[in-house]
Amino acid sequence: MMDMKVANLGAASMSMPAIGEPVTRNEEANHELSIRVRDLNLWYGQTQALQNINIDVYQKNVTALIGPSGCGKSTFLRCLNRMNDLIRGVRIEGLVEMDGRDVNEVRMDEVALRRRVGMVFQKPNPFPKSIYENIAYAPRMHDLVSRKADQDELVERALQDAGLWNEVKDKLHQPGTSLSGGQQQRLCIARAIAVQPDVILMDEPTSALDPISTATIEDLMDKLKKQFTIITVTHNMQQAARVADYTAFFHLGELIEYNDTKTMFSNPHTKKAEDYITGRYG
Ligand SMILES: Nc1ncnc2c1ncn2[C@@H]1O[C@H](COP(=O)(O)OP(=O)(O)OP(=O)(O)O)[C@@H](O)[C@H]1O
Repeated sequence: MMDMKVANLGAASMSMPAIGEPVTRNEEANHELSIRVRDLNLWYGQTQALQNINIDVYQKNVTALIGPSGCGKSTFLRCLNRMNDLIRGVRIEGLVEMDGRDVNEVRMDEVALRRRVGMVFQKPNPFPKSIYENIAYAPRMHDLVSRKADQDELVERALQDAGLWNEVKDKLHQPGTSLSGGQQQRLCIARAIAVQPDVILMDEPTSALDPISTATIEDLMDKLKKQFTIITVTHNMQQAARVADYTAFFHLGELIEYNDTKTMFSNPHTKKAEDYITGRYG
């Protein structure tokens, strides 16, 4: 487990973090607990994809998940909103607790869970509906709004918060798919935040975008973390270093190191994380 690995590397001057905690704290970050994961194991059929994951994710921060292809980042992300339940042959053991409640509890309503935990994917995936409806649909389904005026207000607020309002305010009834890739991704972010989730999961949200759209989304993540807890998967080390308060390094299904981002990139405590970050493999 992570703390043992750290101990093996002889981080003698540090006090040992408790299970699930980062090795080094980011003193600027918020430390109210959002998600507590304990001894999480996941199998696809006979193949184990996650092994004994322990992590505390803090509210209103950006936490980046990094690691070589196939190490389990997306699988882990999907455990947080139970999207793995949709995959046949998946078996999950362990605890994923959000605000003190086990998300895998039988009585936990998946629809309600996915309202609290929004998701943004690698490829922008707006609904085949208007820009307006892309935002208004879910809040209506969840009975968050009914009056037209309230819906209008909510649509405007979500688009403002996603930094898209000025670009689309005169064409709200055009299809979401008529926007550029970067705009579509911000539309998907607006759609995710319109239901006021606690957590937003992002799975390589900028990997299909050009550098300018990428920078726009990164700025947006920095703004949105004031309101939401963001967990993002990225292959882009510079992006993790720029946007994340905390970074978790996965390798072959294990969480090898969880650390304050600055420490992770300047003084990683495990050889594997160091090799990956410095491009020696992965
Ligand atoms: N639906 C699935 N069925 C069977 N095995 C899967 C499934 N999804 C992922 N896996 C396997 O689980 C392991 C972890 O995959 P996952 O997609 O979580 O890794 P990742 O770190 O997100 O990779 P990448 O960076 O390439 O997206 C891999 O060995 C992968 O082949």
